[in-house]
Amino acid sequence: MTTTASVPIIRVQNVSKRFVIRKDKSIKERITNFRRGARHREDFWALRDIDLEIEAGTTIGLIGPNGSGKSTLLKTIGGILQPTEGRVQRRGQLAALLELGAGFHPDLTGRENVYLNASILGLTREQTDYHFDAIVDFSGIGDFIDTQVKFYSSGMYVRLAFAVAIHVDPDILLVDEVLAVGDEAFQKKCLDKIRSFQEEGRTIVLVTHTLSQITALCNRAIVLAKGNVVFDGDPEDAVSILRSGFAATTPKEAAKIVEAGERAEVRSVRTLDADGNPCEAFETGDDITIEVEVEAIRPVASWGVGLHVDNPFGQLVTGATSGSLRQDPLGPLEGRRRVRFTLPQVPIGSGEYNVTIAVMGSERQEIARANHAVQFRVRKNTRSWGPVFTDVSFEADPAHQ
Ligand SMILES: Nc1ncnc2c1ncn2[C@@H]1O[C@H](COP(=O)(O)OP(=O)(O)OP(=O)(O)O)[C@@H](O)[C@H]1O
Repeated sequence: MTTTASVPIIRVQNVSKRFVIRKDKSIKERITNFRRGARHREDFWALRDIDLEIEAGTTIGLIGPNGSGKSTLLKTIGGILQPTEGRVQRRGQLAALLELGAGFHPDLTGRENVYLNASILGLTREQTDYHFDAIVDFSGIGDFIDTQVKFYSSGMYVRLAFAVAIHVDPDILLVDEVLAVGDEAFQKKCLDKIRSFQEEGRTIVLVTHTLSQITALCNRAIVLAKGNVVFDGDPEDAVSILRSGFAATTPKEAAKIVEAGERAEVRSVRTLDADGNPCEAFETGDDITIEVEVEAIRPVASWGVGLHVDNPFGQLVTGATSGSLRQDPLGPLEGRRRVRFTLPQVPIGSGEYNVTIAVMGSERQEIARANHAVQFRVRKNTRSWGPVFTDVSFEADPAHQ
């Protein structure tokens, strides 16, 4: 006998999704086979043979590089896209928060859109009346509720859409990346709401590039690569696969990274002057030491550390890894270790520079990262300007007598 609890709330069976892409032909192609029209037809499989069962009460994260099929899978689960092959079964009331303003009509006001959106999501007019003030209150939109939504900022859009979605009392909430929009206070409010949804046993499917949300919120995560599921399981493991620099494109490669099970954290990053004292402002040509403290969270058989120094435009100025600087590997990482990169007489021009640190495990997968962990400044010099310091000299021929 099957109990209701063991029946998945979402079942995705052998789902594949094909998009047909039409591309303009080149002039040459048009001349050589002009009868066949001006456009190519190309098939593109965004999802291939996906099989998933999601139990009620799960918060599941879909992650993967750009174009891996996350949004397509989410839309297929939500019934917004029909699979080319296979089928999707769902139970219960659904609310979907997809890309910005999907479901909102730009020429209608916020108020009109709330009613329209709520009715699409299955609420009657009376039910919407009942929730209306709470929706507006949650969104923080205030008087803008009677403004056409085409004049809203992207943050305002998302706030209102999120407010509607959570008030329709869904059993399943699909969320696509929108949590990244909106200010910090609103993001916190959304995350609190998601947590209370979890406590109420609702099911949430989340697409995000913010990996910290995956480990903080999800109890299961799926890694997609090129339309395939390469991993399905523990969120921490899923995140470590992505941190490996998107190297895993097959389940086998993903499993290798998970099996290694290595985890670390960057505890501190400091910039030091030539005397080893903490320092954040340097002169061109100074020695700059970057000191990093790393801690193993799970045993790391062999590790390495990499450094990136970016200018304010996010361009790499210089980078290095322990692996290319040392003959002998750093060996196992246990507990805390401190390492230092010293950049002698750095010939960079004035400006603010950001330091990013990455820690690699024994499969060269990334096991920790601290983006822009520390910033240092190089003061103006009197000899040259621009990103590279040059010790310019100058001379003039004697004046003609
Ligand atoms: N309507 C469409 N027509 C043609 N191709 C599409 C369509 N929608 C998506 N694709 C393609 O399918 C692939 C998967 O897209 P999808 O949006 O699901 O990826 P994603 O993992 O969500 O990416 P991102 O992280 O960039 O949002 C991409 O290559 C995309 O260009």
